[in-house]
Amino acid sequence: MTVTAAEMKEIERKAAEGGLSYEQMMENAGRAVADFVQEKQPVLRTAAIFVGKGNNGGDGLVAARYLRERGVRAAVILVEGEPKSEQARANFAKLDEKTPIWPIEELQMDQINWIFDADAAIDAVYGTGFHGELSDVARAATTMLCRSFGMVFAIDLPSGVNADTGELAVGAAMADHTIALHAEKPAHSLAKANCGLTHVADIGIK
Ligand SMILES: NC(=O)C1=CN([C@@H]2O[C@H](COP(=O)(O)OP(=O)(O)OC[C@H]3O[C@@H](n4cnc5c(N)ncnc54)[C@H](O)[C@@H]3O)[C@@H](O)[C@H]2O)[C@@H](O)CC1
Ligand SMILES: [K+]
Repeated sequence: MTVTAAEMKEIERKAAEGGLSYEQMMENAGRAVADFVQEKQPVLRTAAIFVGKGNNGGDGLVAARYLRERGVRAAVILVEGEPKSEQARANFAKLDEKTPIWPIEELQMDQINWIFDADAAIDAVYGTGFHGELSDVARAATTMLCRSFGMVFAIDLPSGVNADTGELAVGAAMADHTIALHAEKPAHSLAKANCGLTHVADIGIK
């Protein structure tokens, strides 16, 4: 089954009506990402998570929390400042106080090297909400993801890929693995080179 971004929104709305809260969907999504990253990268000591302002970023923050609870040294790189969506903000507040939180514009050389060397780099900048072109800071994030020595995972979609058309913004992220939430979107087959291997994760929607 392939669903467009609008269809996915409708599926989530119906699931919420049926009693599965948006909060729970994000929790399930982030946990599924943490599970998947640990499965694919068994030597997972460090993880760099690039987080945008919306719900895709929220999924990344949940994944960061799970990974840290499991002993992985996960750092959050804020690409567009602090999260703006309600669910993402709630999950930002749930990070343990020792989580490194690094605004991308303020990264120091030692932090940049730490990010490049991380066992996994996770793209949680944009998902189905993305359209158009990447800003300079977002491109800084996708460039770092592309240059990472570790395995690169994209949550739902690589940032800079249009979910419905597969159209690529200049500098769109390239992932080794993309974790499609609930169902594949058209871009998973239209932009295969950027998505790498796509895996569909269950986020609790029946
Ligand atoms: N509650 C929900 O709706 C759920 C959403 N989920 C996640 O949420 C994602 C969708 O979240 P959002 O709709 O918040 O959107 P995204 O998190 O994909 O993007 C964030 C925001 O960026 C803005 N944007 C779009 N193009 C841009 C550009 N070129 N430059 C700068 N900003 C741009 C949009 O206004 C968008 O709202 C999914 O891909 C999935 O990862 C999952 O957590 C499951 C539950
Ligand atoms: K993403």
